[in-house]
Amino acid sequence: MHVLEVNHLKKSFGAVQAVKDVSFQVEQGEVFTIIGPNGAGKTTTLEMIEGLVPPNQGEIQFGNLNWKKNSDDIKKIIGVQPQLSAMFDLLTPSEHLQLFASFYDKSRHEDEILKMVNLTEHKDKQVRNLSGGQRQRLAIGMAMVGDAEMIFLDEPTTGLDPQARRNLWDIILRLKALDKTIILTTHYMDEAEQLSDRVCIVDQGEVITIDRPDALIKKLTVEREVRLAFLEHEEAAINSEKVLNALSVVSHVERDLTELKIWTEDPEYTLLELFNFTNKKDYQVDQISIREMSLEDVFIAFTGKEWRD
Ligand SMILES: Nc1ncnc2c1ncn2[C@@H]1O[C@H](COP(=O)(O)OP(=O)(O)OP(=O)(O)O)[C@@H](O)[C@H]1O
Repeated sequence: MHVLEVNHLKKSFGAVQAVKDVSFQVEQGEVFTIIGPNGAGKTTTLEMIEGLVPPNQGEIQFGNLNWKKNSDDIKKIIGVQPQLSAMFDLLTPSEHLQLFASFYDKSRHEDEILKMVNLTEHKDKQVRNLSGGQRQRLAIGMAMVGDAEMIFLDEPTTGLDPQARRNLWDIILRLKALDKTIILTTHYMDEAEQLSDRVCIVDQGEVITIDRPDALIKKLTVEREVRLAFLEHEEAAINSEKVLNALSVVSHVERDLTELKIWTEDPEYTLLELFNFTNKKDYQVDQISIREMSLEDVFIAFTGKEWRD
């Protein structure tokens, strides 16, 4: 069932067309990630859906509810991670959660949220004394106070160190385990790949493609690049190249002295055949790697542009 459907959203700020045409549907319980480079229109899209910025055109439906007729009902089912600037430096995480809880008829218990976002031991520190990662965790906690079914997180890990990012990923996965629907924006490809059920790649205000990360990568190519190097001098590589070229699954092979790059539809079969041969000949393979395709490759394939964070 679609819990959110947006159709042909458009938004301009003066001459800047921040969002030109964005449509997608989100299913109950999924992590749906909007990913794109800086200025792609992610935040503007999210803010239109959250009811903070009015679209110039397009429709936003939360099931049967829409902002024009049902704004009070929508506010009860969505949780929005506040901007860090909306926090009070002199208040503690506990006080922030209590303040936010007072806005709702029904709220989750403060202790439960603190535990979920790993802030129990910091609950009485003033926000100005928290690290960047701890503040982001508090922001996610604040989005959870009303026990919303759908949680919006706008670039929750931007600017955090790798460990703090991973902590946030764990929290997002815990929310998913509670069957919450999570709509996330990021410009980190690895994050989108790790967390998302589906990703929506946007660039210059338009949707480029939407699918599961693995499906997008698979669509890109059926071939994988395998690299290996031999310990011996060139003979091992030259003879192996001949064997590899005779395999139907191998489309081509490049050799640079003792190193081979192999493009194959079936890396496992290719390596089995190769190792049969190298064993017989007693050639020593030194290094081997199979290059993983990533969402970054998907972005480059769809836009023809390099990905930059
Ligand atoms: N209030 C505003 N007034 C004028 N221009 C704006 C406003 N908000 C956004 N823009 C412009 O709209 C475009 C899209 O911005 P948006 O913040 O939605 O992108 P984004 O994908 O979230 O980028 P980032 O990853 O840098 O946050 C940008 O060119 C931005 O400068």
